[in-house]
Amino acid sequence: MDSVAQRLSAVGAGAALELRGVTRLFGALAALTDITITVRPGERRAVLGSNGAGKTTLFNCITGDFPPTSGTIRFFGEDVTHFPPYERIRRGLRRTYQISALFPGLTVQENVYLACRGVSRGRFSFLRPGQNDALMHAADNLVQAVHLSAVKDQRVAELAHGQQRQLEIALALAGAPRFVLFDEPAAGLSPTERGELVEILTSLPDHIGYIIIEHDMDVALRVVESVTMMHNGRIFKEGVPEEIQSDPEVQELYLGGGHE
Ligand SMILES: Nc1ncnc2c1ncn2[C@@H]1O[C@H](COP(=O)(O)OP(=O)(O)OP(=O)(O)O)[C@@H](O)[C@H]1O
Repeated sequence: MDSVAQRLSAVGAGAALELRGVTRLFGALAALTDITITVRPGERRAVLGSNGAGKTTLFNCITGDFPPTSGTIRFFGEDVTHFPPYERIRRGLRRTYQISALFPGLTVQENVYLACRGVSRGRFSFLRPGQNDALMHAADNLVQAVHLSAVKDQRVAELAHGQQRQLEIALALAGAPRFVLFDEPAAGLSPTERGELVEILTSLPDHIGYIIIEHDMDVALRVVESVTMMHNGRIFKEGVPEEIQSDPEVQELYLGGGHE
């Protein structure tokens, strides 16, 4: 058994995420048509496709920001199609956004601490004795996981762009997620920062699965074991990274002007 198969079999059977016949209309425009995808617990998958392919809409359907017009979405076996976003967050689903949602005047550590506190049960009440220590400890671990320990007391506004994106990953990991949707985490990163991102994503705990939308195919294919290619709101191709990379139709779509 290879290392990916070993990791997935250790995480558990069943499906983390199951989309069946998901369609999303915006007026007359079909942003998604009949999308059926199954992602196993712990699986890491890239969703690739040209501008307007439907990638962000797919994320919005999964998170509940824009529910599907038809079709069903199950999260760890539970039908969450009509659940509001916070109910999905409670069940362990997280996402990052292309636009930053950080507090620039606070430090790295404070941002992560607030995210941990926000998803903990005590957020509407005074902290129970000992809970604050646990949250501080969780925040420390997350800061370390995204390689920001050296700048943990710096204000976010003073960080480099790449460090801010790393911090966004830490915020998405607050509160024990089971599955994360990463929306173009490599956007605007330098080659060195991209390398750091690859290391962070590939070092996440085994049980955390994710879908990554990424225009940088090189980054995307290094951090996943499966790929879904989308085109015009439909699934165009699925496979392992090596298959996708060497597929002539994919190459034509990417290199022949179908991609930015
Ligand atoms: N809120 C909306 N209202 C109307 N049309 C929308 C809305 N959101 C997306 N669309 C349309 O749905 C289609 C798919 O858009 P989507 O943003 O999901 O694509 P994408 O693959 O994420 O593209 P990009 O790579 O440019 O982010 C596009 O034609 C877009 O204009």
